[in-house]
Amino acid sequence: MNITKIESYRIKLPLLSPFKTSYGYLTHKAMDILVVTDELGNQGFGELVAFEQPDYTEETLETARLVLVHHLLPLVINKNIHHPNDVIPLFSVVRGNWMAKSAIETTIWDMYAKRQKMSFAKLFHSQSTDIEVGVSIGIQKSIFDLLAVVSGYVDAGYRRIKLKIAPNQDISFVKAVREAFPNILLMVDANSAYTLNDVSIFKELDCYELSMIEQPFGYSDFLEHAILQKQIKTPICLDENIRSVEDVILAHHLGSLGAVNLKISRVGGIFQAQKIVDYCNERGLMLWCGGMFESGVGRALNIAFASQQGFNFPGDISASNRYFEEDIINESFVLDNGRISVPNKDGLGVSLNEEMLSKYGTHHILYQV
Ligand SMILES: O=C(O)CCC(=O)c1ccccc1C(=O)O
Ligand SMILES: [Mg+2]
Repeated sequence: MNITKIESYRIKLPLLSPFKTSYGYLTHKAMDILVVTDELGNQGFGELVAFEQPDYTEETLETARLVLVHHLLPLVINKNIHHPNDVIPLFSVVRGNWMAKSAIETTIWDMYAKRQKMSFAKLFHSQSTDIEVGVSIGIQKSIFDLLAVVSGYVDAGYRRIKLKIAPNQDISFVKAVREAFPNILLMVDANSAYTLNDVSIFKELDCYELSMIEQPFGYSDFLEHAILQKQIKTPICLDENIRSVEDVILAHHLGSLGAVNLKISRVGGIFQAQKIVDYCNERGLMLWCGGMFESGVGRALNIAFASQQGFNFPGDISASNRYFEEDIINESFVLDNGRISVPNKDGLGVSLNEEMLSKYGTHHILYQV
């Protein structure tokens, strides 16, 4: 495959409703959409999913864009890439910067799949034509508001509810939701808002039949999570601190890997994410696909990737209408009985909507032969 053109669209989409976490408040989601063209005219699409603020992990959209243009693109331009798995080894001289690497690698995967005339579902040996999905709910102003929001999503059919929590907005919220919905799959995500001084809070949360507690402690901590796991029965799910299969192995050996929230972008692309899927699958570990408020491009990838063997819990992959009024693809992902269909056209199986791209973004040519 020879790359003949690389373009990006810098997009910013308003969220249908603002999203509050333990660390911030999001009203819009910005992302860059990459388009890579090969010598035959095949076009791959991919998404740079980093947030504008470095408050989830270290990367921001701007830092990732700089690394991508100055350090990563020169490593793939004029290289004869036979398979997308060749891309990540080319990046070995660049440390970290996982989301920047993932953006290019996944775009080249789409271009490759289209050359091969294969869907991602087929490339990933998908197990089913649709997947069970969940929804992640931001911190609400009151218990009354939270119950109304949860009720809406339960009625819509979502198979698992995740509540964001923060100190003082935790036990009473969980208790109210559990009492109102005794049988739903329920979990919480703290986004690193607690420390070991808060063990008593987790011992209380341990009484509400939660499927898991996501990332209670530091975004790069392993030890404290292991210490907490010894004291509670609810599995701890790791998100922020998992950047590679080595991190998964470390957490597993320390005893803090109750479950993994896998985001392809956070671990540097499909090549690395697949290693994590294989590790978890071989050991029967709990694994599910996380989300980054992706546009339809990143969402299509998550849906196809999560349809393979090894994913065994509904992820943060919601329908298009949970996030944005308008998206930048022509297709839309709809919830049907708690499930979303896996695209079956070549590659990601989605097409860009030119009108939406120009309404919500700007076009940039990054490279052309
Ligand atoms: O629905 C989604 O796309 C993900 C929702 C979510 O929980 C999240 C959203 C933004 C940043 C971090 C997280 C997270 O998983 O911690
Ligand atoms: Mg999380």
